[in-house]
Amino acid sequence: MKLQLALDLVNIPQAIEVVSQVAEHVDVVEIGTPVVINEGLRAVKELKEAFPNVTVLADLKIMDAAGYEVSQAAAAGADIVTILAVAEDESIKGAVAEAKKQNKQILVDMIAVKDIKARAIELDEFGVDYICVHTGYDLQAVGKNSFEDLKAIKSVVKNAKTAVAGGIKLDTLPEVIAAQPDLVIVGGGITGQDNLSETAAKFKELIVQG
Ligand SMILES: O=C([C@H](O)CO)[C@H](O)[C@H](O)COP(=O)(O)O
Repeated sequence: MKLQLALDLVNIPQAIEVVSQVAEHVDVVEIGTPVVINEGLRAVKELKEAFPNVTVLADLKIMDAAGYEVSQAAAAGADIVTILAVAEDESIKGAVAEAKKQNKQILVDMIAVKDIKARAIELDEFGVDYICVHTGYDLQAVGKNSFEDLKAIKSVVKNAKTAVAGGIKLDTLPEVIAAQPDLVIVGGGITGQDNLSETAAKFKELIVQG
């Protein structure tokens, strides 16, 4: 089980500063969608240049022109690129094909999918690397989480790795760990705390204990 730190509400210098504090405790650093919207793929490029050994996920949440967008993220240095599960099957297949060509990985974000199990079964056949259940900010705000959805995909996914994101905090981490995802994605649960390094270390310790 790995830990991904999501950076959503920062600019590039702030992202680099946060990573310098927590890099030793996290396995993947995500350049979040708001950062990509504000700063462009330059954020991925500059983070990768600052930390060449860090695995970087570009949270593009691709919906169309998938092969092209994956190729651009790869050129900027991304190791993993996200696409939305609600995108067309052709887009998902295009993203997977381009990622394979570039020796990169695809994480599919299940945000807003209604029939989680049925879509996860289809995505698993397309050769995606990760299937991620995700409660976005707007549903977190009305008290939702993805813990039941995680159990649902774990019961049907045979090939892809599983991931979970959305409002995970230290107090809810044990429930997440119990479902044994391959990747736990945490943003505000780390970046919203006073001591980033100490908090990231606690997340990592619990995750390693499994
Ligand atoms: O993907 C995300 C969200 O849609 C905003 O871009 C976040 O990175 C994801 O939800 C993890 O962040 P937290 O919910 O703050 O843990």
